[in-house]
Parts: sequence; structure tokens; C-alpha cells
Amino acid sequence: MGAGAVGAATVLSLIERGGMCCEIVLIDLDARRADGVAADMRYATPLSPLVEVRSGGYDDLDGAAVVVITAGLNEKAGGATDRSDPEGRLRLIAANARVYADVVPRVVAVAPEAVLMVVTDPPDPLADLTRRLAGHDRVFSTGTLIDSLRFRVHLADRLRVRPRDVQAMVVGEHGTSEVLLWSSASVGGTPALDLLARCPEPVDQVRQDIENDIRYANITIIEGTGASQYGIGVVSALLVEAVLRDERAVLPVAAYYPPYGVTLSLDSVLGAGGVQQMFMPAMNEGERAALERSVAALKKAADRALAVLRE
Ligand SMILES: NC(=O)c1ccc[n+]([C@@H]2O[C@H](COP(=O)([O-])OP(=O)(O)OC[C@H]3O[C@@H](n4cnc5c(N)ncnc54)[C@H](O)[C@@H]3O)[C@@H](O)[C@H]2O)c1
Repeated sequence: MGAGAVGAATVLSLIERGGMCCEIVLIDLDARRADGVAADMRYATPLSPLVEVRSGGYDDLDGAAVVVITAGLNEKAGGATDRSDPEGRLRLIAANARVYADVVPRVVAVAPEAVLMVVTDPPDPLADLTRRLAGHDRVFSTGTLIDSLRFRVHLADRLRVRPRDVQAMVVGEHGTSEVLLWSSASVGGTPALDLLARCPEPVDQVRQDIENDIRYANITIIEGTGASQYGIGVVSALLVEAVLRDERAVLPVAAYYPPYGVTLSLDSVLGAGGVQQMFMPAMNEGERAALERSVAALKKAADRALAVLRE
């Protein structure tokens, strides 16, 4: 759902990773856009493992295993590109909640068994709204996986190692209140903070710089290209695969966590049916307090999303 920048990047990544999907249908309010993107992608399929890519309408979701929802305003269109604005992506909540109030019931009517993956910003409160609209729990959002990858990339840069070998996680909101788990970040078996302490720059300054790079990465990208799309496209394709293959992959994606009564990212086990279990990762006192603040921000945001249903 949504054949814009993120939807298109997700489909391209699914085609290139290959082999998981036999049929991909692109749907957009702008049917000509969905037609154009699908036609463009289809011409690449002779070079990929067998997959059918086409545009369609809601009826074509009959039997879908996963529905990826990227429909809605992005940060640039919704005026959420000011680094000094504590709201960040939450500025998009009312507009995109209205889009979801339109889209989700129609998706669920045709594809009642599908797992619903929320990508549209702000993804965590929109996942709460989606659960409510869908009337089931097979709902998750891409959460802070993209932020965690950004954390790994920036740490790797500073430490001059490859990002694949850095373990680092961001939890809570995919947004300004997100929490970087510095206390457990590591390279091989060594704490990342110990390694940073060997670098010439003061550790506090490096931490601050990395936090800013991650928290506002979307804005940096948008200033250059108008839409953050390629990284999230790869992430979305990987998550679709984890569901279709019942991988039980442990990833920081967001799902409803009953002890907090809200959707947020923790260690989530992703497989058939969506998120199957969630664990609270190890964190120090400061990180725990920051997570509580993120939960409070997410609860308010979820209420704002639900308020759209009462309009
Ligand atoms: N979760 C993440 O980490 C992450 C990362 C990047 C972008 N995003 C978000 O993803 C969303 C999409 O971004 P984009 O850059 O692709 O935007 P875009 O404007 O390129 O595409 C959005 C598409 O949604 C369609 N749309 C709008 N309302 C619709 C409706 N009611 N039914 C069907 N289609 C509808 C539009 O026609 C458009 O083609 C934004 O909210 C953006 O902020 C999230």
C-alpha cells in the first residue's frame, strides 16, 4: 500500500533479494503512479528469481500474506524537517492517521489473515491505530531497526571497523525520544565505549555527535534527496522475509507490549504472524529512565492517533 519513494524501494529490494515472494501488488491512491512503478519494476524481473509484480486495487490483496503500508505524507510533505522541533515525525500523526483510517479497514476486509507491517511515519502510534482498526494483533512497525543500523554505521565509522561487526541497538520510539543503548554496544566482545575511550576525541563529544547523526539522519537524507527511502526499503524487505520464512529473527522492531500498554521497539522475535515475543534488553539506569520517557511520549502519540477515529 503506497507506491511512493519508500514503497518503490521496498519492492525493488524484495525483487533483488529474490525468491521469497511469488506475487507483489502495488496499490496507491494515485493509480497511475502504481501502474508506472509496477511497469518499471516488472521489466527487471527477467533477471530475478520468479516473481510477478503488478499494480492493482484492494481486491487484489485477497490471500496476501503480508501487507506493507507506506501510504501517507513523508517528513518533507508534512513539514517535519526541523531539527529543533521536539515533535519530529509525530507532526505527521493526524494526517497519516486519517490515511490509515481509510486504508486499514479496506485492507483487512480483503486480507483478514495478512500480517500488517506499518512503515508510514510515525510508525509506532500508527501501528497502535492499525491494531485497533484491524481488530487483531498481527501488526508491527519497522520501529527502530533502521535507527539501530544507523547506530552501527556511525560507531563503525569512528572505530574504523566494518558495520557488520558492531552490535548496537536503539529502542523505544522511532523518533526524537528514541534510546541508544550505549551500555551494551560492542565490537566483537569489547564494549564500544571502551574502544571509543582510546580515540583522541572526548567520548562525551563523540557520543553527542553520533546521537545527533542518528536522531536526525532522516532530515539529513531529506535535505539531499527529498525522501529517506533506500535504507528503509532494504529493512522492509528483510522484515517481510522474516515473516514469510518464520525466521524468529530477533530485531528491534515495534509491536504492542502489554506491560507498557503501547507499541514500541524492544528485542522483538519476528516470524510467522508477526512479532511472537518481546524481551527487555539489558540497560543501565539512565537508559531505563530514557525508555520510560519514550514510552510516555508514545502513549500520548497513540492517543492522538486514536482521536482521529472520533472526529
Ligand atoms: N518507518 C521508517 O523508518 C520510515 C522511513 C522513511 C520514510 N517513512 C515514511 O514512509 C511514508 C512514505 O514516504 P514516501 O517518501 O514514500 O512518501 P511518498 O509521498 O513518496 O509516497 C506516499 C504514497 O502514499 C500514497 N497515498 C497517500 N494516501 C493514500 C491512501 N489513502 N491510499 C493509498 N495510497 C495513498 C501517495 O499517493 C503516495 O504515492 C512517509 O510517512 C514517510 O515519512 C518511514
